[in-house]
Amino acid sequence: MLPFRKMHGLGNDFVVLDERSAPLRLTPARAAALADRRRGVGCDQIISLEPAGDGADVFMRIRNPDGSEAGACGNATRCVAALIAAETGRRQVTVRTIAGDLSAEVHPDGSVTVDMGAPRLDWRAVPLAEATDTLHLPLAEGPVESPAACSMGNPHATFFVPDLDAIPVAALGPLLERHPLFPERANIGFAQVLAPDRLRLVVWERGAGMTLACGSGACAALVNAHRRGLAGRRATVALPGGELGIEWRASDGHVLMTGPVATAFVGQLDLAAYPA
Ligand SMILES: N[C@H](CCC[C@H](N)C(=O)O)C(=O)O
Repeated sequence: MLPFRKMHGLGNDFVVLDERSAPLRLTPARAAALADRRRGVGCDQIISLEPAGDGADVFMRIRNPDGSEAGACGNATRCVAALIAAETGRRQVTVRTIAGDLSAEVHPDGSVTVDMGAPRLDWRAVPLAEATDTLHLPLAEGPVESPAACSMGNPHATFFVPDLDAIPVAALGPLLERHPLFPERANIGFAQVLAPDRLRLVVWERGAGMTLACGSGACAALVNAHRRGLAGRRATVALPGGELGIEWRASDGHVLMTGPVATAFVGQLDLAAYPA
């Protein structure tokens, strides 16, 4: 039997597998089966801990329920940092991902701040399919139009809307996620600016659908709002699952994300029961 941890950040939930001593070689099909909320453990992302090598405490691999791999997962990074801090007794943790190394600090109250690095603002880095002003994409679907885009290690488009409750996210999300302008698909955020330091946000996640929270999406929303002159450099982002504190630091251009983590339960699973 294989042990796992069921963790979440504001209800964005993860099955965390420890592969540091033995690789599981998960196929996309097996990852999808593990994430299935009826036949498997169920989660928004499968998070694998792998040996990092020099310069980092752990390598974190991020897989969506559709089997696709992602370069960033803010909520999971907080969870993994808390897990490593509990193991090592250190409050500073470095988490390596395919998009780079992230520094995290675990606070005495259990919340975690992750330095998510600098946003990538060039169309090639998002990536987009053609040369485009990432501040206003030539994109419209139903009641939404002209999003801003950036990458936090994964692609994000943020639509700014006057009334979030009037937006049919479940209908628009899948269409926009797969729009030809996004060659690697995209996470689609719908943001309502309540004040220069307060945003409401709902994210249709690439490869996962609507989630209760999206850490990298909250970072992208603040960055895009500031670029548009709609918000300051620091804001509270209110997601359906709760609130994150986001700052786009002027000194080095890095984005800091602060929020809670939780372990819902630990369990055992029989990997042989899941399709290879
Ligand atoms: N679906 C995302 C990965 C998870 C991001 C989200 N859960 C977060 O907290 O940042 C993607 O394919 O880029």
